[in-house]
Amino acid sequence: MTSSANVHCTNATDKQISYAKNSSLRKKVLLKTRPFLEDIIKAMLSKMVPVPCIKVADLGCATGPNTFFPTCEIVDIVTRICQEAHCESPELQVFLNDLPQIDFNTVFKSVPPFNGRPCFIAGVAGSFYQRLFPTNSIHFVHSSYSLHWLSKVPGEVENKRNVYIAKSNPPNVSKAYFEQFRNDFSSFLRFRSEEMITGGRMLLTFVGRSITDPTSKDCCAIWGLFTKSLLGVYSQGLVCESDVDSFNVPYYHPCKEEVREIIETTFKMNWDFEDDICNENFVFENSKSGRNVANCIRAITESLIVSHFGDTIIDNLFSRYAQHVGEHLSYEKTKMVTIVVSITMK
Ligand SMILES: C[S@@+](CC[C@H](N)C(=O)[O-])C[C@H]1O[C@@H](n2cnc3c(N)ncnc32)[C@H](O)[C@@H]1O
Repeated sequence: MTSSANVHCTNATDKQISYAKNSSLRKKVLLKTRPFLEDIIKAMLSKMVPVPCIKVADLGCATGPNTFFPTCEIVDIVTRICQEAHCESPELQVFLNDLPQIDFNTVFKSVPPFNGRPCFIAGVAGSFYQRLFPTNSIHFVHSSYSLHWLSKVPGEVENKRNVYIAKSNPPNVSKAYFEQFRNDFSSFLRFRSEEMITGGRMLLTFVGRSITDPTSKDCCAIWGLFTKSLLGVYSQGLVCESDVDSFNVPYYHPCKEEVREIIETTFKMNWDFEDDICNENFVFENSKSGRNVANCIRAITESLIVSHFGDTIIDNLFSRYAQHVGEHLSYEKTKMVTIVVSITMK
């Protein structure tokens, strides 16, 4: 199998099911986190020595209608706070980061005018699980709906007939997924701590789970139905057994206790972790949204699936998946939990 770190990125705008057209849920999440964004920027500016330029990083920006949404919000918030304080707005330099496979040309072609305010955009291609910026250079880090993607599938997971954690797996599968998340998230935090200035802030939003049990239906159902769809394609003889057994998604839904523990262990000494992890629930409940959910998952996983199975099964797999999700939603609501974390560099 190709390394998932190299193949996982959202579908480009020219794809039949593009991320650009299937990112409305992410927009809702961004709108819900706006008050956090405002409070954090206000707190950061109030404690910071005035600087001519504030440097911002948006990690996992993707290509689509949401790419510039956080940047526009940040520009508006900084401008308004400065107007209210009767001081001059600093210039903003915003680094948009994602994996090198995304279409950065489309991103650069769609830079908005920011109402004439001074905001300079740069693209930074690379994994956020590595160093991306010079030491002590960034004031504010934002990342939305990206950190639940692992750098790779955890090694040695014995979940042959499942693509993710499931009740039927041996317990070491969920442990291996958590360990991979712990490694990845600690690396992310460590590298950002090197790159950020003292007093800098981070706002991180990602998919999580509300229940401590990692095999709970709330977080595993979406991949359980995907597994069912893949096994349907397998029963038609369209994919081979060893490919099905070796396919796993590099994804993890942490609970807030796990996130808190990793942050506290990583930053025992030099970070101040604000106690404001919160949960926002989005509930899928309309059976007609089976197609919408399938399209959302397709827009973010197609490259991963094609690299493992080839592209001939994609339509078949996702029409099965839409049907399974639709049936599931007609008798059961599925909650999606979002974890919001705010961290200050001491
Ligand atoms: C679901 S999209 C979220 C996009 C956008 N931030 C939003 O809120 O709508 C997740 C993005 O994270 C990117 N991503 C995943 N793993 C990454 C990594 N290790 N480094 C940088 N970007 C990554 C993917 O390529 C994808 O564009």
